[in-house]
This record gives sequence, C-alpha cells and structure tokens, in this order.
Amino acid sequence: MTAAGSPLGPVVLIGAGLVGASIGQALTRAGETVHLVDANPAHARVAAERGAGTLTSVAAPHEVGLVIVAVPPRAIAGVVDEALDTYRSAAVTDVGSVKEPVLRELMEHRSLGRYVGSHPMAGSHLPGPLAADPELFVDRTWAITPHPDAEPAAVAAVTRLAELCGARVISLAPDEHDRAVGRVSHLPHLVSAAMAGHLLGVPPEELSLAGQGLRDVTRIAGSDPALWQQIVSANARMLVPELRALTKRLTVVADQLAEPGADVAQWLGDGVAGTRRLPGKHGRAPVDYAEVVVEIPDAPGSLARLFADVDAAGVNVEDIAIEHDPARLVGHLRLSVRPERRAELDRVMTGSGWTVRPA
Ligand SMILES: NC(=O)C1=CN([C@@H]2O[C@H](COP(=O)(O)OP(=O)(O)OC[C@H]3O[C@@H](n4cnc5c(N)ncnc54)[C@H](O)[C@@H]3O)[C@@H](O)[C@H]2O)C=CC1
Ligand SMILES: O=C(O)C(=O)Cc1ccc(O)cc1
Repeated sequence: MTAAGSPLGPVVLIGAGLVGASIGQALTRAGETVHLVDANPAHARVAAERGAGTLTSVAAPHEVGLVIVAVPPRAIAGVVDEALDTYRSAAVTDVGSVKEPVLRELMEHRSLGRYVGSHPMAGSHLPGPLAADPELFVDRTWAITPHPDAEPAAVAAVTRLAELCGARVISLAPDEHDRAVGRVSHLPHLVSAAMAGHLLGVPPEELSLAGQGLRDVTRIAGSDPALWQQIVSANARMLVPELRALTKRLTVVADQLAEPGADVAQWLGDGVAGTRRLPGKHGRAPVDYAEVVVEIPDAPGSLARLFADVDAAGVNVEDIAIEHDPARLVGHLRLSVRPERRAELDRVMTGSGWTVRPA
C-alpha cells in the first residue's frame, strides 16, 4: 500500500464505465499506471482508447497498490470481496453511491482492514466510457467512509486517489454518508423523476410552452434508470422517511391553495431560504449573481467570438447556461456575474454588436 504523497503503485480499475474511465483518465494523466478490467470488453477497450489506462493484465498481483471498484451498486460487494483475495497487499475502494449496505454485506464474511469505501460526488446522466471526462471530479467533493477496522495506509491510499483526481476530500461514517446523499442527491433524483413522469399526461401543445425552469427540474431524471433503481433501493432505509416528509410539504401547499385567497408566500419563502443554504462555488458562501443574457446565432464560431468579447470586457463569468430558442435558430447564453459587474458586461457586449436580452 502507498504512503501519503507517494505514487499509488500499479492501480487496478474494475468497471471502466463513466465513473471508472473518468478516474482512469485522471490517474493516467497524473502519471499512475492503471490496469483496466470490465465485464464488457468493449467498455474496457473504449476506456483504454480514451486514455483511461492499459488493457494488459497485471504481471504481479501482489504488487498492486490500489484497486478501484466502479461497477453498478448490486455488483460491488462481490467484486470487492474477490479483489481483496486476488490483490493481497492492495488497498481496495469502491465508488458506489450507497456505502453502509456494501460494508454490512462484506463484514458478514471477512476481515476488511484493506477496504475503505468512497464516493465521488460528481457524475453524468450518460453512462459508459464514452462520456468519461478526466476533469469530472475537479473541485468536487469526494466522500471517504472508513470503518473502525480500516488500516491507516488504506485510508491514505484512497485519500490520495481523490486528491489526484482534483477532488476535495471529506470523511464520514458510512451511515452518515448514506443519510446525507439520500437528502442531497437521491431524493432530488426522485423528485426530478416524479416531475418528468408527470409530463407523460401533458399534451404536446402544452409542452411546447416549456421554458428553462422545467428543463432544469427534470434534467437529472434523464439518467440511466437501471443504475438509479439500484441506488435508490440500496438507500431505501434513508429515503422512505425523506419522501414521506416531502410528500407532506406538497400536501401543505395543496391544502393552502384549495382555500380561496390562499397565501403561500411563507411556503415559497422557505424555498428561497433553502436555496440560500447551499454552498456556493468551491464551497464558499452563496452569492446572488446577476445575469446577462446574450443572443447567439446557431452558426459555427459564434460561441468562440462571444467568449472573446466577454474576455475583452474583463468581467469574470461565474457560471454559464445555454438555452435554445424552440422557434428560431438562435440560442440564449446566460452569463452569471457579480452584481456590480453586470452593467459593464451589458455595455461592452451591446457595444460589440451582440443582442442583450432581458434576464
Ligand atoms: N453515474 C454517476 O453519476 C455516478 C455513479 N457513481 C457510482 O459509480 C458506479 C459506476 O457507475 P457508472 O460509472 O455511472 O456506471 P456505468 O454503467 O457507466 O459503468 C459501470 C461499468 O461496470 C461494468 N461492470 C458491471 N458489472 C461488472 C462486474 N461484475 N465486473 C466488472 N465490470 C462490471 C459495466 O460493464 C460498466 O462498464 C456505481 O456504483 C454508481 O453508484 C458514483 C458517482 C456518480
Ligand atoms: O447527484 C448529483 O448531484 C450529481 O452530480 C451526479 C451524481 C450522481 C450519482 C452519484 O452517486 C453522485 C453524483
């Protein structure tokens, strides 16, 4: 196993899908040797072609420093179990979205000093190695969930893995982790799926009125249902009470609106207060950014020209979003900037010939 700060040693990555291949790319870029293994040989091949590691098998399994298991949740415990037997001095981690059930299953039949669970809090709605991105984890949180018997060297190796991927590490007990991600990741997924599923009953002529708000709320519902079925069922213990509490919150507003002259300002105000509790960029306090919306023609080179003009304005852009106009061949680029910089960006963009729309 590795000491803090030194190379991880040969790494074996089992599961070269979205998360696995992204980790492989980041580690390979950092100079580590990564051996790729996947039940689907095409995934391993694509991941290798995209710079996630090598398809050659490990010559000396006892020299492997770290094994990373990035397979779907249901397969994790079995694969970790086998990896602990095959790679007899390696630290072994998994990147699954739910930690406690995997630990409980493993603890039933073996000692686990070299196993430390972990979970990078970044992903995509697209599965498989074609969607992999070596930058996926940069500045994102990576939870490490050591159990009481975890060896310090194994914890150090997994911490180093997260750091080499550019992530910020936090350490949590497995069930604390599951409660937290149930609230901030799995419940939002179910809410998004509920809203999107509700659209099945909305006629197409009404859907043509949809704006960015509906797209924002339903974006994550487009993720792989086979993966999410496994995630939410593994974390059902934490999710069921949260779902019931959220259902009550919806019932409150339905009951209020059923009364003539209903006042739901307090209920909506709680929503505003909730958004302000989320940490801002890079974990800093949230800032209310101002927005400048610029119309962009759907033509090659437009975005590059636009960004060159934004750059010339000398205004730091904190976030961007692109919306497509459903009726015309234009897009709207929404630039978030600090409020005191909004007027200057508006002035420079208008002066450079761009159409600035009301935000
Ligand atoms: N998709 C996301 O946004 C995130 C997912 N995760 C977790 O990461 C893990 C992987 O998820 P994704 O990369 O999104 O899935 P994916 O479907 O893109 O990749 C999973 C890979 O594992 C392979 N595989 C399946 N069973 C295997 C086995 N028994 N042995 C070897 N390979 C096997 C599949 O062929 C596939 O290439 C899951 O446990 C998930 O909970 C964690 C953070 C984010
Ligand atoms: O849910 C989120 O906020 C994401 O950014 C994507 C994601 C999906 C599944 C995970 O286990 C972790 C992260």
